Amino acid sequence: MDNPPPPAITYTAAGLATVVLILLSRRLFGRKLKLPPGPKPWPIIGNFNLIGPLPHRSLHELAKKYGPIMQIRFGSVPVVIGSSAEVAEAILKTHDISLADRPKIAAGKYTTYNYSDITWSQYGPYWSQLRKFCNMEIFSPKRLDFYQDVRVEELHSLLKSLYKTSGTPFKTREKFSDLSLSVISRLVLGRNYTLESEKAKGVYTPHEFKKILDELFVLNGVLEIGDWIPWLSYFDLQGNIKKMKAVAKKVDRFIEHELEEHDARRKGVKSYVPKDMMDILLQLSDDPSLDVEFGRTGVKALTLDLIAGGTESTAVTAEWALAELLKKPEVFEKATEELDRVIGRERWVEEKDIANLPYVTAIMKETMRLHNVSPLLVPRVAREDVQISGYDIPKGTVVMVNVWTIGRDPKIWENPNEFCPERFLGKDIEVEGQNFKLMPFGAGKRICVGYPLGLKIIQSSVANLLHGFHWKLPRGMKKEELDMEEIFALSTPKKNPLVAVAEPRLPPHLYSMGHFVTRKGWWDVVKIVVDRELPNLSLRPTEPATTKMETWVSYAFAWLATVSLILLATRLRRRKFNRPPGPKPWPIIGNLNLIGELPHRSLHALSQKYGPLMQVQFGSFPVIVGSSVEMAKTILKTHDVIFSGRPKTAAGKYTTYNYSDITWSPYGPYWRQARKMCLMELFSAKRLESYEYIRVEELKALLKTLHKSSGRPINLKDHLADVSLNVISRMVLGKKYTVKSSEHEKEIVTPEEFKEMLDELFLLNGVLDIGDSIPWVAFLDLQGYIKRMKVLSKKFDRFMEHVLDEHEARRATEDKNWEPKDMVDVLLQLASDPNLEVKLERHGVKAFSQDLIAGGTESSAVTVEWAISEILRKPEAFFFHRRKFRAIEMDLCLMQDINFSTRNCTSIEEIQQAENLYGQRTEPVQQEHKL
Ligand code: HEM
Repeated sequence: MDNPPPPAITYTAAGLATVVLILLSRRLFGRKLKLPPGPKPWPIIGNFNLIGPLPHRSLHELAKKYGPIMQIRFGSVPVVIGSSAEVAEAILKTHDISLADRPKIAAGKYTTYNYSDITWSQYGPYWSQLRKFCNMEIFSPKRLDFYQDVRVEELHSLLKSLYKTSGTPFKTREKFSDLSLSVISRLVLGRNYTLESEKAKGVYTPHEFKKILDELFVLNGVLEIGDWIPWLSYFDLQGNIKKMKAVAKKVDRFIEHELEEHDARRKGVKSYVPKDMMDILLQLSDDPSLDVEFGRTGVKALTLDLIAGGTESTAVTAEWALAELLKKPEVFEKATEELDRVIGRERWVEEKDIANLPYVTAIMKETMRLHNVSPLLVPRVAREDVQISGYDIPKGTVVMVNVWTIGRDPKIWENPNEFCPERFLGKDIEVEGQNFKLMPFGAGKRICVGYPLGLKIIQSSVANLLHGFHWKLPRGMKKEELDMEEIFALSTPKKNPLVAVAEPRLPPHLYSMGHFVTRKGWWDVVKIVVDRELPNLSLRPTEPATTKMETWVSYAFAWLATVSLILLATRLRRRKFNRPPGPKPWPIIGNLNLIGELPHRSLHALSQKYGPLMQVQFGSFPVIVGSSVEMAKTILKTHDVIFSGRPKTAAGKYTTYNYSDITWSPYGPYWRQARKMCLMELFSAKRLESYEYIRVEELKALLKTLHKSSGRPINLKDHLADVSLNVISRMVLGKKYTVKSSEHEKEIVTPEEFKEMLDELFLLNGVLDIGDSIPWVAFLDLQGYIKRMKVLSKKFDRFMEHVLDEHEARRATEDKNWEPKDMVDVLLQLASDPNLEVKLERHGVKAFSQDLIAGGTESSAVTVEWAISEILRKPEAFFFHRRKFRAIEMDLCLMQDINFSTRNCTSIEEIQQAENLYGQRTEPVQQEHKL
């Protein structure tokens, strides 16, 4: 028989007992916890009433009362705040892993793809994998080195644009964030998102894009009530969640567009070489062996993290540094004294110089001490119960470190509120998270992942801003009036943006050419200043019209003033320079009178007198000549980038499509792209291998010709030149132009004409055109070279146009079956790629192709000709080596039998001995072979 069901009263009694038990156990358990001290919380709001608009300052005040570890409540969430270096060490080092989660806040949910980025994802395998990518792939020292040029270029474009403001007040942060955004967007997305010229390629204009980012930064910094009183989040009382959703949509549209472009670029390309960080992330997301799936969302979230994390923080730090220096001009003076002493006024500061600039480095540390971009770091959450300083921190507690307070702790810093870089001199306090007194990038597992890049940008930009400009406050403003108030957002910037005036303190040519050209002649300086000044003199539409006469008068005055200024500046500069020794130059011609037909020999003779580093003057241009291994190393390695420009010669202008080839193009994005194309596309190991058959065929043809002329004297150079020309033109143009084509084929050039054109090209690219050295006589074309260059360039252009047309016709005919067969094909394909960083125009394709033919033809033929000439002068060496080549074959035989190796032979006699032994063993075989 079934038992009757228990009466309802039994249920009620059991329920009550359970509740009582739970409450009792909670009380008992609760009693045992020793929580850090802190203010009594209000129901619902907790201690929000004590937190003002600058939470780090409110918490700083509370810490004075409750001590270096305290607990408050944000709504219903317990929050522990560490406010001393010791407690920070306990949180970020001792209990690092136990406290490595992040709170689940609305910004993480709505703006970073549901916590899929690094900043807001929980500690665990997914986060570890993202960090590993960053450390090993994105911010590895090798990759950072690789991208140094991008940083240098963008920094120089900032310095150049500041030069243009010269004397006019401007908002500093806007300029500085352009620098960080352009560096980061080029590294991450492969394009500069601050340039108006990029407008057409993206979904937003640079202005719109910056506005979206600003909105994102603000929303990631707000104190959202729903994060701390979760049941209120539904009401979205501050309207933040609505804004987050809207901005997330805009951001997603932008990133999706970038992803599609990157996908299209990679599609179908075997062994695609990643060109930027998004490429790397996409490649990683395809990797099936990853521990945790990464996916498209991961790529998007991480891309956003890199852009958002990297942009504001560096700009804000640079702005604070300048604001502090404007308040303390004596610090600025000390910094510039150091910069003048270590760097001098003839160049910019390079990244590698920072180690030699302790005072400038101290300024950066002092700025970061007082103006940490993240005064409370990014909040963490306890993953398990821990104890710090004898207090319990239960699992789930939010934990923060107030680095703003630590940076002002009088026990650590003397006169903590004073900006005093000297406090760091001679002290071993670094910023990379090892020292808990100074942690601008945080510390422990969650330390800023981009700090190696951030540090580089901030150091070199601040150093160059100080080196390149005198900074002043706008006229009429006193330093005492400069406020130092901040706002609490993602990066704690100055409340009122700093407006300052920058006045150049280095010679003008450095601003115009940046690091591309080091020292220029006065002619260039005239050009630079005139280029810069004349447009300013032109009439603005709003101004009343002036007569042509007046305009010309102002031009003339501008010229005169500019020339006088330059002459004066040159005189002053000359007095300061410690130039290398060299012969005294004549007016106008400089030292051209000392340069004979073989300039290298003339310079060799001069270097015997003036040493391994000397200065001569070609017309009005100073020319430095290095003539020893050490000097070569200094020029080509130590200062490689500085000396990477090319002079603007007539040959470059007239024979290479106005410097559009690799040889004469100025060092910069166009040239770098050209080099990259060569390394990755044109001369990649795979492509060279695919052309091996051409080399073999042409070499065999040469041997056959030589065999035919056996015993008769020949002009070896012509034969050798034919081989290189054939090989190169088959590889580059797809066919050789040194043999007569069939009767029916219409020739664009005869073999003779083709060779003549090349000879003329080599000659004109090697001549010393007087106009290059004395620009104002260039128009006279005294040697007639420029006329010849122009004629030649016409002929070449006709030829190249024909070649390009032929290639394009084949491509059109073969349509989908088309495959690149030669280098012109590859170049045309690259030129049609819309994703190229710098557009490769048709004249660029022609210039490159011409470069490849010219560069590859003469040099190899000349080298072989020299080798044969030397051999003919010293036949014994030739015979010794020829016999030694044969010895490889002999070795195979002798080593087995008598353990004798010809590798040790050092004389003809020993080789002879080996040959005898070999002969005894292989006579019958050799005879057979001879027959
Ligand atoms: C002056 C430059 C920079 C400063 C001062 C700075 C500062 C910080 C700070 C204080 C944190 C929080 C660390 C913590 O919670 O303990 C952080 C995190 C982070 N930063 Fe930076 N940062 C800078 C540059 C960059 C750059 C250039 C990038 C990327 C391109 C970047 C990406 C990140 C990311 C992704 C995180 C989250 C790390 C994690 O939660 O695991 N930061 N940064």
